[in-house]
Amino acid sequence: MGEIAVESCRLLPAYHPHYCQEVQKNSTAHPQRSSLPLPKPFLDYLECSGISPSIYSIAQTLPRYIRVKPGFEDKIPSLEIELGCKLSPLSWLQGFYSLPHDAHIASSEAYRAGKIYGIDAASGAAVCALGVLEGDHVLDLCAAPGAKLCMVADQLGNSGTLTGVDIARHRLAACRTMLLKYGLGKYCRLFVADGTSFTLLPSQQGLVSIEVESTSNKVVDGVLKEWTSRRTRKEKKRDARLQREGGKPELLFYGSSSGVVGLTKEQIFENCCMIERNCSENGYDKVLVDAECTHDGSLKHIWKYEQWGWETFERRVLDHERLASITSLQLQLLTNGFRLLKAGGTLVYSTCSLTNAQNEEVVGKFLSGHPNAELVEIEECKKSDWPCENGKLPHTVRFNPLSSSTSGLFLAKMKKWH
Ligand SMILES: C[S@@+](CC[C@H](N)C(=O)[O-])C[C@H]1O[C@@H](n2cnc3c(N)ncnc32)[C@H](O)[C@@H]1O
Repeated sequence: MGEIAVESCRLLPAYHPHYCQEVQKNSTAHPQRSSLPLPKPFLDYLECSGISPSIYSIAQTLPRYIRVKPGFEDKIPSLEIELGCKLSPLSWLQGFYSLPHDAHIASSEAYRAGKIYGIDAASGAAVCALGVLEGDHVLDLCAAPGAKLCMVADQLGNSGTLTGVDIARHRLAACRTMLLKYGLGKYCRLFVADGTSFTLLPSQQGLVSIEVESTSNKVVDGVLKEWTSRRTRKEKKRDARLQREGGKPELLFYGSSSGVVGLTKEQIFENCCMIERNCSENGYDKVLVDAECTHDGSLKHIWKYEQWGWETFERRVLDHERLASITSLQLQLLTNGFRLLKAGGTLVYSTCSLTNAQNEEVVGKFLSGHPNAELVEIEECKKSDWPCENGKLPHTVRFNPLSSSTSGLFLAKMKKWH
């Protein structure tokens, strides 16, 4: 019966409104699934997508991972004593350690002091794939809650710029909290904006610092000073006005070297607004599109529905309209991220879904319309022997929780040639 269901759903494009209905009609028994407390609509969805439900059997025992801020590796022995467990360094990912699944890092001194942070190893691999270099201008188009953004900021150190964008204000506020906690915000700016239409190029740091000097003796109305969480009423009013007028992105945070101090918000939008032909020259060196997805590869996320209730999952994730629109959103995010990339720049597309529809099919569709884009090898993957599997397109990879002991993740790395 299961086989029939898989065959029949192959006849329909993924996320076709009748896709899951078709499967439900054809499938009545799922013998290999019975031990897992997953609801039938989700099991049907997994079957349609070619994902084995067995990946969720390790959801509660999957190791935790932390990344140690460079220079604080000597804290590991005291952290082991504090947590009462062994931290095992990952041979394939520098600075990462695995911990037992039930370790509580939040109470540790190193965590409170911002020396370590929790981030899954597969997410760390996504950032590594981007290959951030000193001085790069990096865009993270779906940045919140910010684990990958923090790692990029750490890699940039005292150079380049980092622009984080997310459509969800409350999630981006959490990202700002993380940046501040870890002291990583100096070169970063965060915008609440729709990543499918975001148009701001990297800030021109050189130009901005000249401008700051030349205006330093004058009081210029509306010029951005050092960022503070306390804003005046006037500033709040101006922000609200800018938002209303043409739905401009909201600048939620900026660091002192992010290239915007000394400009007015109007200038940021005027000076940095994308002109199509400028992108190849003045676009970002690296773009990360860690797209919104169904999260089916994120075991911890899926397992939360045990507490939240599976009805919530069915409503939020398996809703026909949402499923139908998510691949279109992913394609739009990828297309806009690529548009903002400079010629010779690198883009990484990732999702924590393991379905073809949200990964290879989106990337394939994108490539067919962009002859100047090419999938390239993730060099680190081979060099450091990452525990991942090949994707269905050349050079794409997947972290399968069962074989990698990480959360599930798909990665595609591309170059923009002109
Ligand atoms: C997989 S999460 C990103 C995780 C993040 N990169 C990290 O490492 O913490 C996807 C994010 O995309 C955001 N998102 C959804 N639609 C968006 C859009 N149209 N533009 C920008 N962000 C969007 C969601 O709010 C969510 O925070």
